[in-house]
Amino acid sequence: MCGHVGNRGAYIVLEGIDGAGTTTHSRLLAKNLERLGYCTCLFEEPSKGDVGIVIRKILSQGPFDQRLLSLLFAADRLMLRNSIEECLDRGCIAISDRSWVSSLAYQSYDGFPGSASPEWVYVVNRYAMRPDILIFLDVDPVIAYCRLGKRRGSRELPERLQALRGLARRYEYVLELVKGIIPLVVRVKGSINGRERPVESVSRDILTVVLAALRYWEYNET
Ligand SMILES: Nc1ncnc2c1ncn2[C@@H]1O[C@H](COP(=O)(O)OP(=O)(O)OP(=O)(O)O)[C@@H](O)[C@H]1O
Ligand SMILES: Cc1cn([C@H]2C[C@H](O)[C@@H](COP(=O)(O)O)O2)c(=O)[nH]c1=O
Repeated sequence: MCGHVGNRGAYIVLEGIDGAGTTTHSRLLAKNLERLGYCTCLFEEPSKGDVGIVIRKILSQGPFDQRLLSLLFAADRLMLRNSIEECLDRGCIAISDRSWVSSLAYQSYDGFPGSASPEWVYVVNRYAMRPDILIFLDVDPVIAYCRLGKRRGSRELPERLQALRGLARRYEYVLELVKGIIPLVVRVKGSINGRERPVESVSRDILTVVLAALRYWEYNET
């Protein structure tokens, strides 16, 4: 059985600051849905394609002009569009680790050089796929900071923690903007009162929300 929103699949994106768990939970969501009989396709931004490789190289070299990054990310995701549409046309669930909402948050954050206005970032992503569901992983920036330090073995970088806090604030603003555009925007707590929640608990919450939405849409399609 392929899960589907009516005769078309659903496009689900995971968003959050660095270290929030978007990679972990996009993969877990795909695995859990497959286990329930849904077919899924997993995407990530930046992609593993040519433009995504260029983006990752730029990101690894330190701060960069966000206006230029906006255009590169927009090109990278526009090149993914056909693959996502093919997935949906098969009645499968497309799950993406990040989306144009990341561009709205990151490229408009004034803590980075050459930050762009959210309006302009939105315009250059005019033809990107609109998600059906956005899952925002709400994690305390200190927890995300510690995770990034452990994972990348990097030394303490106070400016990184400051950036994570700024991005978290940026996301709060951006989520209000996209609520009128994306049918379902859901906040899932990745930490509570400064303590991280177990991966299993977070993953269960995400699956519960997604299944409820899919079944609601399927019911209203039939
Ligand atoms: N709920 C959780 N509890 C404990 N560890 C977690 C949890 N979620 C994710 N992690 C761990 O935190 C680290 C970062 O997770 P992940 O790579 O998914 O973050 P991310 O949002 O994709 O970060 P980035 O955007 O920088 O890649 C990983 O080592 C992952 O195993
Ligand atoms: C899609 C997108 C991503 N970014 C940033 C967010 C992260 O810092 C990196 C991607 O790293 P990950 O470990 O693969 O999540 O890129 C961005 O600035 N703008 C975007 O549109």
